[in-house]
Amino acid sequence: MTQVDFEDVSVSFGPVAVLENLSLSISSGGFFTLLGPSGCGKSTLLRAIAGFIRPDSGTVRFGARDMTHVVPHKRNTGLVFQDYALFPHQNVFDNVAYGLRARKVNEADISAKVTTYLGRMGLSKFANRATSELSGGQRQRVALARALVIEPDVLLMDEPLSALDANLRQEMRLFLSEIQREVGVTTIFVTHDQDEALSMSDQIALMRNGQIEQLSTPHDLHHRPRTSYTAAFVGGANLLAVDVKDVQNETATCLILGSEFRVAANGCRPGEPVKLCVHHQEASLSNAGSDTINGTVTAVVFLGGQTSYQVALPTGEHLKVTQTTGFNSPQFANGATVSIDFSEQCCLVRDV
Ligand SMILES: Nc1ncnc2c1ncn2[C@@H]1O[C@H](COP(=O)(O)OP(=O)(O)OP(=O)(O)O)[C@@H](O)[C@H]1O
Repeated sequence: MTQVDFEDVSVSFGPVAVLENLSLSISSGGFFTLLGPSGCGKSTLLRAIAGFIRPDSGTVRFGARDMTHVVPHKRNTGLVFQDYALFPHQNVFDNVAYGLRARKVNEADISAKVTTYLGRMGLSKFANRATSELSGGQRQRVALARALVIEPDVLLMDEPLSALDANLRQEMRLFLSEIQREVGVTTIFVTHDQDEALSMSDQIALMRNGQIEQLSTPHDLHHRPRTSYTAAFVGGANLLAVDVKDVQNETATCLILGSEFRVAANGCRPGEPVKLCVHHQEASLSNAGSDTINGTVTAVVFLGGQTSYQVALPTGEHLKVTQTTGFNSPQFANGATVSIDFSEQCCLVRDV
């Protein structure tokens, strides 16, 4: 198992700096995700780990080894891409055997190892089939078997599930997590899909313009985003203007439209530019009353077990609220005036 470290790594393409003095430590044996919007530098970071991109400055280490100037095929990384990158006319066995043959492993060992990995991936019966005759999910499992059979120090995956349809994507998330845990290889996974990142990772680095905005467990990234950028990207939280009166023991007392609420201070202090982060389940609606914050329902989407509302606040802000729908639970119609309450689970975030 191998730890991967970046120390002050900078990468630019011509005049455009994509990564600037980026430092990052990826612990060994875990499932680590680089998450962020298109163009933020995720693939560039992954390609610098694989060795396809040479940093302008800084150091890339695998454990104690300095890999900065090591060519890609000497890094012992396994690679899985969105487009599978398989050889279409070769059969599944030969595709998986590719890396072992390149390493001049003897055929008896190749046969044993490939057979083991095809079994693990549920692909044994496809060994002799051309990869062009497989479904997308099967192809991606071949690509994974090919990456893992060489027993890589680091497994690198760039958007490996994006070409698959929604159901298969869900299935493959579980499959990938299970295999990763079983094999225990340090895994670095690139995605722009927050659900994918939250459901599979031990650690997530959310990126923004070539920098790491927040590195956290999935739980903390969702529940304790440090900035408004993170809160909006992960979970699409509501971000409301708020006046912070006081912070005591990490609980903030704040005012919204004259009503007082207690929420998690999340490291924020009075006087800082902050927003109130309200996930869709962290506000609740009830019949309008006096002495509360009232708003007007502007959209209702019934989703079966849940109903999603959009509510216009007197400040002009819009709030998205998801309520669990039971048989007898109240439903609010479009145009209704409703009272809004905020849970103590809500937290402040720095507005940057
Ligand atoms: N070979 C290249 N030459 C010039 N610019 C590049 C090159 N590769 C990437 N870039 C630029 O670097 C920036 C980061 O690209 P990168 O592919 O790392 O982003 P990403 O976060 O992986 O995005 P996506 O999710 O769209 O793949 C982008 O602005 C991109 O246009």
